[in-house]
Amino acid sequence: MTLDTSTDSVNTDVKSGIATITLNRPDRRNAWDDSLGEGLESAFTATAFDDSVRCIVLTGAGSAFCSGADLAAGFPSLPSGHDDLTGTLRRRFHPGFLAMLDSPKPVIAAVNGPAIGAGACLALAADIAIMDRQHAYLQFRFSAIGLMPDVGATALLAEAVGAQRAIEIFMLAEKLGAERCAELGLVSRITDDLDTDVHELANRLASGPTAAFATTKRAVRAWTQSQMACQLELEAALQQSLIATQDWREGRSAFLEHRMPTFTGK
Ligand SMILES: CCCCCCCCCCCCC[C@H](O)CC(=O)SCCNC(=O)CCNC(=O)[C@H](O)C(C)(C)COP(=O)(O)OP(=O)(O)OC[C@H]1O[C@@H](n2cnc3c(N)ncnc32)[C@H](O)[C@@H]1OP(=O)(O)O
Repeated sequence: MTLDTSTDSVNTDVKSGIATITLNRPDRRNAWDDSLGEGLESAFTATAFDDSVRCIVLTGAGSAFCSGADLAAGFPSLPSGHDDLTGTLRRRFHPGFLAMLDSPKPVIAAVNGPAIGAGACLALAADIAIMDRQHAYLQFRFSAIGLMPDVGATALLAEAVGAQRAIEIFMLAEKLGAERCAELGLVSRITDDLDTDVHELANRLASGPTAAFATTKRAVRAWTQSQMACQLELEAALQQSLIATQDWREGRSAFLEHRMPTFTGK
């Protein structure tokens, strides 16, 4: 059954108690624009309150999981004429991310391909992440375009690997393959048969004590992420401060012109 929250960019299909939420912009490698953000929020909100849903699987259509911010998408300008990154983060990214993080149902991220920037944040926001060994990687690629991490990455990655290693990962912005992600504890499992393993785990969780899972998640996240809303605001304010830098303009131009950026530190 397809939930009526499905949109062109995010499709939700419910079968045997398992809701599969699919990021569905494969021609843009599931890049996160307004439509995908709205679809994410709608899908996780609807499944949170649907008693027929006892487990959620998030995955990507096509070859990627999620390629992060849609770098070709425009965004509003402030009265000063600067790009409004704070407003973009608050409206385009935070609602869908928080709806996923706050879901009372068990959430599995089936990382089928590259999960980059905000896309990597979705993988970290899941309760259990399973990665395709050959095709999937996480890349916290913010610095490669002259930006800092956002969409909760500064909290989630630091919690997962510790502050020092998180800062290294952010600064180097390297691709973290499945084996490396497993070594770092960023994902629960890696597999050569993603569909089979995800289906087996989802069935197991969908047969579990759903209310107990919900209270377990609520208690753990109360301990680890009670400050998430404040952290998102801090990230957004600091991200906005980068707008005035030459490196942001260079990072943006370089991506759009398909070339390597030359950063000056200004
Ligand atoms: C620097 C520009 C900024 C401009 C505005 C930014 C938006 C607002 C910012 C708010 C604050 C930031 C919030 C967010 O947290 C920040 C991030 O997420 S940073 C990470 C950004 N993402 C990337 O840098 C990834 C870019 N993509 C890739 O590396 C590769 O495409 C891939 C995902 C590894 C897949 O590679 P391939 O399979 O080889 O596919 P192609 O590269 O050929 O791509 C196919 C097709 O899809 C288009 N596309 C892919 N990713 C994006 C994307 N993120 N945004 C827009 N379009 C994307 C690509 O251009 C191709 O299109 P075509 O050329 O065929 O028309």
